[in-house]
Amino acid sequence: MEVDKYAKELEVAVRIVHLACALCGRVQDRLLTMSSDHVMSKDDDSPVTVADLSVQATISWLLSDNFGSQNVSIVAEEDVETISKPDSAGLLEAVVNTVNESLESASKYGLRSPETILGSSKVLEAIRHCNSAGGPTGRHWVLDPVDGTLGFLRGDQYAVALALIEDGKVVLGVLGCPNYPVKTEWLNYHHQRRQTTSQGSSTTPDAWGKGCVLYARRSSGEAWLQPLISGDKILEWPNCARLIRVSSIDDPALATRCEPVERANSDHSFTAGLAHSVGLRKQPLHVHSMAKYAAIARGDAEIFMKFAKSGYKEKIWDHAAGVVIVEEAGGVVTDAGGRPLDFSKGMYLEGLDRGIIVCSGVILHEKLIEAVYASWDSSNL
Ligand SMILES: Nc1ncnc2c1ncn2[C@@H]1O[C@H](COP(=O)(O)O)[C@@H](OP(=O)(O)O)[C@H]1O
Ligand SMILES: [Mg+2]
Repeated sequence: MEVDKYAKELEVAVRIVHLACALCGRVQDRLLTMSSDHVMSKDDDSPVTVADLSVQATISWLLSDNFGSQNVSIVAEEDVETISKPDSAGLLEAVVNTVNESLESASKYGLRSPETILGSSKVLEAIRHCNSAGGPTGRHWVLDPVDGTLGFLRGDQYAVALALIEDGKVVLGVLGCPNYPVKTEWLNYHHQRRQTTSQGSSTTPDAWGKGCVLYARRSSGEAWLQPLISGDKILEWPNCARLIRVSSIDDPALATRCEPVERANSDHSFTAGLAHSVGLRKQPLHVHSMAKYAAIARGDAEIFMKFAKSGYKEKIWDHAAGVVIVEEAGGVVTDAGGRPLDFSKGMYLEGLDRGIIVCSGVILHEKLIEAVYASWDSSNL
């Protein structure tokens, strides 16, 4: 790959994700400190917040501003219908205010603000612009504005995930993890952290202390981490970044695995069986969102497995950014049949074989794939 290929796209995407992390942090603080009615249920009953819609609108506006609206195709999680219903006027107003408040601070991130405040029709247009179906050809941005919305609502882990796909391949990924904690074990679902940490330390986002943005460009062999910027600091590109690398642990007895908090999202008893059969001994970390990919890329854990119920179709925005970052940090990501994930088929990971296995290295990965083959027929999946 040419050295400079995607350099501008990567820089803009990193700046945008920093801004989006700050937006989410402000909304999460408000949600946790005030009772707010600005959480709605989508048609599938999953929650959507001011942050999900505001991040999608803001990122859509900023990508169009940087690359030209007609050149920007975005495949993203939120649907404009959610906010166009008669009973969502309050949510729309909150989103419009949040988008404008964030875009006002764009220069801090080296980005441009709009010349005038965006009205509700412009905000709706920006959300609607993210309705691309993706596919095997051309460039498509892939966005999960708030991945792990349940974690977000609980004051726990969540992620802002932005990736670029070109001709079906993920060419760059940026993952913002605003609550990535100081101590790896704090990644565990925070109700447990509250019980295990002494002094009854605060569980507000400020107490996590180590929010970060991770990013990587395909075939560079490098993945990078930047701490979130705080106070009046201005985002410097790229000189506040440090290289990250996956863990070198390949002994299962020393390896740590992550899995979703929500049992409905992955079969915990099946993954516990796999873990036992390959000799994993440590307690798993239950982590909301793509912060699990971040944990593997940073070397804080070695394994992430996700086995959803049969019939559930994984979406590309839940994996694209995480996959390229883990791979460039030296890790391995495949489905349970050992094949790479296919991002060329539109919004779903079509053809995914059973589940997803993310490892820091090939030794652990091979053992897990063998274990899947040995135990699949007796699983309930
Ligand atoms: N029944 C299900 N099985 C598997 N994954 C599911 C699911 N329902 C929702 N998800 C996905 O799991 C993501 C959360 O991942 P995790 O459980 O690892 O935190 C959700 O992302 P959103 O929170 O962005 O909707 C959603 O896309
Ligand atoms: Mg998601």
